[in-house]
Amino acid sequence: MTSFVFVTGNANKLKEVKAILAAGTSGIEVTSQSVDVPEVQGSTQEVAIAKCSAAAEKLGAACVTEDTALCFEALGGLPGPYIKDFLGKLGHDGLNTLLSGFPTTRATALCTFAYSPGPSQTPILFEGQTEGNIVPPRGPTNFGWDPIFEPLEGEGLTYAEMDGAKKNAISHRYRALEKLRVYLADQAKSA
Ligand SMILES: O=P(O)(O)OP(=O)(O)OP(=O)(O)OC[C@H]1O[C@@H](n2cnc3c(O)ncnc32)[C@H](O)[C@@H]1O
Ligand SMILES: [Mg+2]
Repeated sequence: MTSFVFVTGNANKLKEVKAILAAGTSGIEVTSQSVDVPEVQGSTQEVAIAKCSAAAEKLGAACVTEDTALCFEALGGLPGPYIKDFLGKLGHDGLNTLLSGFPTTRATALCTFAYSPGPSQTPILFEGQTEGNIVPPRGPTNFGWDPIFEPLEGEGLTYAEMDGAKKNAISHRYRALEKLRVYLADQAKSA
């Protein structure tokens, strides 16, 4: 049995991680801890490495963290890893307004899992992304920017309008977590 400690303060993320792992036959157990760690500025990779390193130091143990970025093509990839602040300040409509006048509403949802084997170890990154467009909000508003992200492969639905299993089959989180799952399974085999 492989297990890992997922350090996050986001209940929606934890719910999706558990649902995605439960849908497969990974047999991976996830426990979660919310540890207050700073989020540095920088690339999505630098933010992920710094957060996971800080979490492993604070926990004194191996752990997994995850960072989600929403990258607008028209804005050169911004808000990117700063989406939380942009969403908080601008809301769904404000994020749409940011793109008015630009030639494209194309955006990439990028998920970066980081696995640290323990304190002062270098985290390993696992990235997954889903392409889509930013649209006026549609669907339930219980998870971040789901109502304004319409994936290209979503048959015209926003993430918020999809049922969980459909989102978890095509999402940035599923694609990144699948890479982490394969890595942990290989590690368990060779242990
Ligand atoms: O404790 P952590 O794991 O950092 O949780 P967080 O909520 O701070 O999450 P991030 O730092 O990754 O910031 C990403 C922002 O995007 C939101 N978000 C993350 N995944 C999402 C998803 O699949 N759909 C919609 N919004 C999402 C999330 O609520 C944050 O506002
Ligand atoms: Mg965060």
